[in-house]
Amino acid sequence: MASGVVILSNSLSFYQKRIVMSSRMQEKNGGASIPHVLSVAGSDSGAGAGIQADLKACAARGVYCSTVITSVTAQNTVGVQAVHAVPEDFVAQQLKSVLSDMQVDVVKTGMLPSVGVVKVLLQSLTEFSVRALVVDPVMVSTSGDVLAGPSILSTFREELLPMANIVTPNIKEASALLGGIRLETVADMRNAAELLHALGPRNVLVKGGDLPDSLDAVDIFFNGEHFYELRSSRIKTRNTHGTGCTLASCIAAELAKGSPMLTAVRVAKRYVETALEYSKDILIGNGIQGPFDHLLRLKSGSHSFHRKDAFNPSDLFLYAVTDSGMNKKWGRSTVDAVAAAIQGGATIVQLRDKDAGTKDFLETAKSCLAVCRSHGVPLLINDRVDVALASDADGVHVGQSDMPATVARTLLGPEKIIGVSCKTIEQAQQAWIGSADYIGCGGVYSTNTKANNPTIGLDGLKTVCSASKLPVVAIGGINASNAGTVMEMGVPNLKGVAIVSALFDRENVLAETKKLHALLMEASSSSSSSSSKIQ
Ligand SMILES: Nc1ncnc2c1ncn2[C@@H]1O[C@H](COP(=O)(O)OP(=O)(O)OP(=O)(O)O)[C@@H](O)[C@H]1O
Ligand SMILES: Cc1ncc(CO)c(N)n1
Ligand SMILES: [Mg+2]
Repeated sequence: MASGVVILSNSLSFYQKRIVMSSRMQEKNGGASIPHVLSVAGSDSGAGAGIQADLKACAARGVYCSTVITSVTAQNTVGVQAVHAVPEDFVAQQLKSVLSDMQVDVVKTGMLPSVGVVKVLLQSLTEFSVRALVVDPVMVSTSGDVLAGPSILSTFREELLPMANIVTPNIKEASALLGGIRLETVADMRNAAELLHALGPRNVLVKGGDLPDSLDAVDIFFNGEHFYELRSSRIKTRNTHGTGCTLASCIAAELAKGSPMLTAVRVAKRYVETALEYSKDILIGNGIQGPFDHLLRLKSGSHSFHRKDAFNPSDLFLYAVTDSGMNKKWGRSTVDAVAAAIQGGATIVQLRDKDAGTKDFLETAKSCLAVCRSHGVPLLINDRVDVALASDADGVHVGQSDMPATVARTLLGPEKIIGVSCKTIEQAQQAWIGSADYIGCGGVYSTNTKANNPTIGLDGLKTVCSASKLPVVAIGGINASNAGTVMEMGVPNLKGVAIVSALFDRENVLAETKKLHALLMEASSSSSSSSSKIQ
């Protein structure tokens, strides 16, 4: 037994009991089983490749991933500084712990640093059946560091590859597995795929990420009958560390979901291409080859970690709702109108355009977002959750017949702002349950921006505000002559007014916004000094 390794329970009967128990539990719980990949690989402390890449790739593809760590590497974007192999009996222990308890669909292997580890894995695969084995024959990192030495080659060739449903070598690995043959062209890759197939794996993918002088990223897939030349554009980026691990994990994930092999490979390649394109400019580490972003979230410049604070209810104070028809009528673009409203004191902007095509709406949203971001003013999109997502706006405002807030929340995530139009206490309650951030309540006065929209009046507004658990913005026919009255009521939870025509159906948006801002400041200061009604 290696020092420092403590096996807590090694009795077979313990595991057998657990297997019986867990299958009974699954039956009893009636839970649906979910696609599950087990990654048997090395840890990369820089988290671009290895186990860390596998976990992220599976998470991104919506598949559960358990892990058996074969080796711990001290690694970064410069190279591999040190390798600490996990003792073989402890690798065996991890395999047993996972496979005896969980229903694994697909096993994916990465760094297998010794013959002993390969043997331990093969033994586990005879004891516990899985649906597929994906072998990424990791040998040398891009930095040139050896992750599994030549002593492993014969065991790979003779014992591991024959068990594999697919093997995914890069050019150097394919060459090493085939005794050092030259691999420089796509024709060489085809030849290698055929030779590797003869060793026993059901399918072979020779990856051409490192093919010299290749404009495309070309991979060769061979299933024993047909060759497929899979091409994607070659993304110009330094952030390709871990593409191989990611590709293999994604293939495993798609297989676990039930895809046929060629579909799984195609989806995986497209996923890697998309992630590289998305991450091409991110900067992590100072070395030659950086990691990329599997979850497509970290792009600098536009994401939530650069956004100002989370939703602040006081942002509802002067809420400008654009109307493309009105801005057109006065001969200005929506972006210019938004810029003027912000300059005049608007504290939040909602982009509302019932007529624009999706492409134009998205372009407008992006331009307005740039203006809003530069002033720290949140931008919401009316109705269109897809446009909010695509433009990375700060949130959406939905009506009662639009997408329910809970569904929008699932799509947009926990940080985006969601507002819901409500006329009644029940609707306000529902918005709160649906995890909205605020409600828009109205129409307070009659308006011609919304046909067939019954008004609820100041009394209706008061009723909803008093019962609401969310901050409220009043909407509907509010202008310079009545905004003061609305705010001076000092009803609980009322944080501001939303205005359409009185800002945008005017010649001078800047002057109108300034006027309303001043008026609201005065009304809210008099209501807070004259009563203790504000919470
Ligand atoms: N710059 C790129 N643009 C698009 N696709 C790429 C690029 N580089 C690699 N790929 C693709 O990524 C996948 C992995 O290929 P690659 O040859 O880089 O594997 P690898 O060398 O094993 O990766 P690793 O860096 O993890 O060792 C392949 O589908 C390949 O075509
Ligand atoms: C741990 C580990 N596995 C695989 C690779 C290959 O990318 C790497 N660099 N590190
Ligand atoms: Mg590579």
